[in-house]
Amino acid sequence: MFSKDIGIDLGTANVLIYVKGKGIILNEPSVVAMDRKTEEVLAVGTEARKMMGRTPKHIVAVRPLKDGVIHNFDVTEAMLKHFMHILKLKGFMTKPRILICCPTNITSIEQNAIREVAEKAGGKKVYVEVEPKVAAIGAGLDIYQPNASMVIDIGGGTTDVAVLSMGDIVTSETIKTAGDSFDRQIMKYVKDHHKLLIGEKTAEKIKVEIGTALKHTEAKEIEIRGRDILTGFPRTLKINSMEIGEALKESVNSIVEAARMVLEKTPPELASDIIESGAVLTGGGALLDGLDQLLAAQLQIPVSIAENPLECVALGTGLMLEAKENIFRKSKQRQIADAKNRTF
Ligand SMILES: Nc1ncnc2c1ncn2[C@@H]1O[C@H](COP(=O)(O)OP(=O)(O)OP(=O)(O)O)[C@@H](O)[C@H]1O
Repeated sequence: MFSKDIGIDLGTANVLIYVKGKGIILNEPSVVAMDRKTEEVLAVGTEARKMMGRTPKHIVAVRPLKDGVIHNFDVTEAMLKHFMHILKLKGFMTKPRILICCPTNITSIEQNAIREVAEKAGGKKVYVEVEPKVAAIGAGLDIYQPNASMVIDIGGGTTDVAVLSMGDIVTSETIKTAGDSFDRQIMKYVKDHHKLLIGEKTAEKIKVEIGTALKHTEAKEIEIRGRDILTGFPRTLKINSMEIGEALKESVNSIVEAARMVLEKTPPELASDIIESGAVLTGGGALLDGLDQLLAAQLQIPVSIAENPLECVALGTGLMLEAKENIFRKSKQRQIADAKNRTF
């Protein structure tokens, strides 16, 4: 048993853990199933996600993070402890140092909650870094050059748009419109237009299989099942991608507007870099069909999708941990520098 540095992408939808020297060794949904009365944790991750929308009254399957921040501290702690326990069983570590990520616009209280939960889950020393910066590194962008890099990280709960230069964020915007909003919009559309109630998992399946950001697209079709609002009976329905494009229009526009706002705030020299280098999409939402094309057309810049959009943040923590001057040493130097500044 030995101590290791680990990177955690504590996402609204998924938790990924990177162990220095080993790579991503855990990738599980951020879901916990609990007994309502005793609050006993019954299942975590994939097992708990299977139960979502299917539990008897005394069991509840919940997602402890909402919009990129901790919604239920105790359940988040239980979930992270469980994942860390799995790693321990594999004999990787005693108390690890942890690099954990958060959205850019959260309050210091919310950031402290993330730090505290990582400490309680077993972290020896915890360092918090902002998600779009880590995602950009994970997407392979060299953010340390004096040139602009632009990243649009579309997760489950939040979309973080940032322009980076010389290793830091220059301008950014975070909105609570991302993968979960897409799912909610689909549920609403099916309810309003087809009088059919569907669950979150069905909405997500529709999004992944036939969802699109484009208005004019090849019409794909999917058969879905739900409960008829009027009769109360189960019903089957065929729905096509044009309808889903319509359902997602509002959410997609919010992402375009957030990106436009960031470009508008970006200093002219850096904005001119972006005309050439473009923006990179990371996070699971980047996989929505046509979103890259739509953003490129609306923003008039090249837009590409990172190679492993769902893994960029975890890979970014890995690259920061593996770097010779890794984040913990750097933070120690920063602490010393800060202390010196305070002394003089
Ligand atoms: N092929 C796909 N098409 C569209 N959306 C997808 C696809 N695959 C995954 N997603 C969506 O990506 C989202 C999860 O992405 P990701 O794991 O990057 O989020 P997260 O890091 O957990 O969230 P956050 O950063 O907001 O806390 C989910 O909403 C999921 O439905």
